[in-house]
Amino acid sequence: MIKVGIVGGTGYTGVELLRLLASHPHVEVEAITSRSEAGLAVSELYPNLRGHYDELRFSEPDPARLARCDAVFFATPHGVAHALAGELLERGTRVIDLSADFRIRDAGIWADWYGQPHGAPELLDEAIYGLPEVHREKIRQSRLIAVPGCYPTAVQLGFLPLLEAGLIDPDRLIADCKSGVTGAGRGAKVPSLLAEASESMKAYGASGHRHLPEIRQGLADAAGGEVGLTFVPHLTPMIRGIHATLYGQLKADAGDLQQLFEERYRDEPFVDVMPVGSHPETRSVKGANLCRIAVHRPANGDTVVVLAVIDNLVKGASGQAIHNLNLMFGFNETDGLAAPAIMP
Ligand SMILES: NC(=O)C1=CN([C@@H]2O[C@H](COP(=O)(O)OP(=O)(O)OC[C@H]3O[C@@H](n4cnc5c(N)ncnc54)[C@H](OP(=O)(O)O)[C@@H]3O)[C@@H](O)[C@H]2O)C=CC1
Ligand SMILES: CC(=O)N[C@@H](CCC(=O)OP(=O)(O)O)C(=O)O
Repeated sequence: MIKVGIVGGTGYTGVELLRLLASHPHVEVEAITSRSEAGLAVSELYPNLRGHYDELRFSEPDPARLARCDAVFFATPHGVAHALAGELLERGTRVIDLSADFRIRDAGIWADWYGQPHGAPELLDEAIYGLPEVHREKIRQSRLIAVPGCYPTAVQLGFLPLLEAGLIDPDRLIADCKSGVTGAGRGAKVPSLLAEASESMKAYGASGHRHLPEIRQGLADAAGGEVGLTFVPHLTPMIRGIHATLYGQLKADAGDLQQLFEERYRDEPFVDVMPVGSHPETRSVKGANLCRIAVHRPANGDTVVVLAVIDNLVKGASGQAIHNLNLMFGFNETDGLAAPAIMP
């Protein structure tokens, strides 16, 4: 058994880590932090966890206690892992950060988009972007993982096969994405109120969202050069889920796109390429660490449309974080992550 800590245990990704780790055969949760709920039993705040973590209580973030863990997850707003990751790494604890702190390789670009100076630029060289479908071998050797964002996970998995094969124009990519409300976190905010978010839908960040540089960085790696991407996120009246509708302009002679996607993801346990003509639903991945993808070529024209769905809290955050942990510690990749989605 290894011991893990979770910083930011009261948030949605924190409780999702606990739910998934409850069925992990090799992990024991040693510490879970919350400044606002310190002292409270975890199962009192989250009754779904009663019977699983009855001895576990939230505690103040204490670096000495966290350093007794083999690995620590950061399920915190950006900036928190910058402050603590270096000390934990020095003391031999591996760090898996669910926030955006180490996702962008250029500290200046990070500072521009996040509106504050980068707090730990000296760690950027060793941080590995935790998208296992691209960086599996580097993740196995890493001490510091930047878990991809939710939109970036869906958009990159959808575009990767086409860009890697050089089949679409990298200058004209469009990602039209919809998210459930848990994507905004558990903190009280007016746009997340039932009366504001239900029975309505709206775009936001159309002229520039902080996930744009992260997605561009990953797609540029796949394409072997800069890409031009239009990314528009939308808030939709559902609790969990991301639906990405992706458009690319095919170059001549694109070949069999279904076969391309099936071959690219043949050995991936957490990507499901659906049969020709499918339209994946967000509810088909709810609670599961899975990206379901369908590829279409409307009217056999020169536009390819890729549909990719994930649960923002699982493949888009906590499930992907545990997949990274499994790779770093040599466990089976599916440990703790084998449960199917909840339907309806
Ligand atoms: N929600 C989602 O779908 C996704 C979220 N993420 C990322 O994961 C991270 C967590 O997201 P989410 O769970 O939604 O966030 P929440 O807002 O729901 O929870 C944040 C947690 O962090 C703790 N926290 C806040 N400030 C600090 C601090 N300064 N020091 C220590 N702990 C702090 C809070 O507890 P307390 O204040 O009591 O200490 C709380 O437990 C974010 O960076 C987010 O961008 C990534 C992918 C998807
Ligand atoms: C609906 C909503 O507000 N979504 C969030 C993104 C989800 C998230 O938490 O961002 P990371 O994946 O970078 O951590 C947003 O648009 O900022």
